[in-house]
Amino acid sequence: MSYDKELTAARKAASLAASLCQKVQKALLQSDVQWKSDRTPVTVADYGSQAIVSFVLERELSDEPLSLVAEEDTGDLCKDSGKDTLQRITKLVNETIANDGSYGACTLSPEDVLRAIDSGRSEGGSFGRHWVLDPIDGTKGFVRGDQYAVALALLHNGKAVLGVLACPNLPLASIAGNAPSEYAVGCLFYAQVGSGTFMQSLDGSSPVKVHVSDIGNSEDASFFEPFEKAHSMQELTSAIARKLGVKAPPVRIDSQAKYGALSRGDGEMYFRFPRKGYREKIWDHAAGCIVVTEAGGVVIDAAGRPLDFSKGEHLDSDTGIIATNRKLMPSILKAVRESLEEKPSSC
Ligand SMILES: Nc1ncnc2c1ncn2[C@@H]1O[C@H](COP(=O)(O)OS(=O)(=O)O)[C@@H](OP(=O)(O)O)[C@H]1O
Ligand SMILES: [Mg+2]
Ligand SMILES: [Mg+2]
Ligand SMILES: [Mg+2]
Repeated sequence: MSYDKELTAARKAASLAASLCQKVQKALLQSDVQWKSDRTPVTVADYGSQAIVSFVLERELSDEPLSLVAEEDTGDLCKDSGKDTLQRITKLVNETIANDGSYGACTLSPEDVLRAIDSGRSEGGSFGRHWVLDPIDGTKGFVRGDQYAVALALLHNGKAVLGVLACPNLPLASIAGNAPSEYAVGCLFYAQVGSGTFMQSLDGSSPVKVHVSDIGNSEDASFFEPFEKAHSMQELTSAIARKLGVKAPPVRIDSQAKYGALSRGDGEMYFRFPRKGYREKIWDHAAGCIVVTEAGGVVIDAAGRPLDFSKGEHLDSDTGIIATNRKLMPSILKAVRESLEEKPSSC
């Protein structure tokens, strides 16, 4: 089955959402950053990006009702204290639609924007088609001025069949070795099941097919991990790296930009080990997972199982997530198992 039409719509949606985010990141005011009840940040760009993606998918794929599982909801925007924020989001969304120019004189009201954001309340599951969206993955990185991604995937009967990652701050050239890049930034990665992974610049260069690194000796390999210490146990990942004989220091960047960088061979491994009790969300991995697997890589949990996106908004994964190439996977799994056995149980 081909998902060409859906992929075209998803690329447009993620690109427009990225242009909205870029505008906000340039002029980010502290008043545009709010804190959710789980003490994580959310900005006008997270909401605006979700509204734009939902709007574009509805318009481009109008023959099928939209089922969208997405991170944000309108709870805080519907309170009296959210009215100014909603006005700013509505302005941003309308400016993005007007700049794109393909939807005529279409203007959304604040109520339309609320409806667009809340169309992301589907629960997903193992039947039918569900879009999965992280409107800004890596909001902490976005607020710092660092890496972030707009991450959009389509699930069909519980499997990711396409994925798009817009990474506005990721250099177009390799970031291997943490080298500061003088090259232009702004990458769009996209993959459809069975068709490989491609990367182009966000401003529309011709796509190139990308492939994961084929390094098979872990001593020559490098690894990505979350920038935020709170998101992954860095003591554990350095123990795993030591067992593998890895010489290079970890490359710590925010968001699913890590999956994008891995898919084009900037590094060989991505280790993510959240602390006990944290439950991973499907929107943090679905797009990145298909981008890496279609580029020839593997994404599994610490028990060696493929990620299961069919159980609703949470991933039912064991302990941690590992992405790498096929040659390195067996030795990594062995090092992970040994390191987990040696880890103090308080972690
Ligand atoms: N405690 C904890 N443990 C693990 N993961 C967490 C935790 N808290 C949040 N999150 C999720 O991490 C998402 C950000 O992605 P990364 O962790 O790869 O980026 S970062 O380098 O740490 O910024 C981030 O996604 P966004 O909320 O979309 O930014 C969260 O879903
Ligand atoms: Mg996220
Ligand atoms: Mg997010
Ligand atoms: Mg968030």
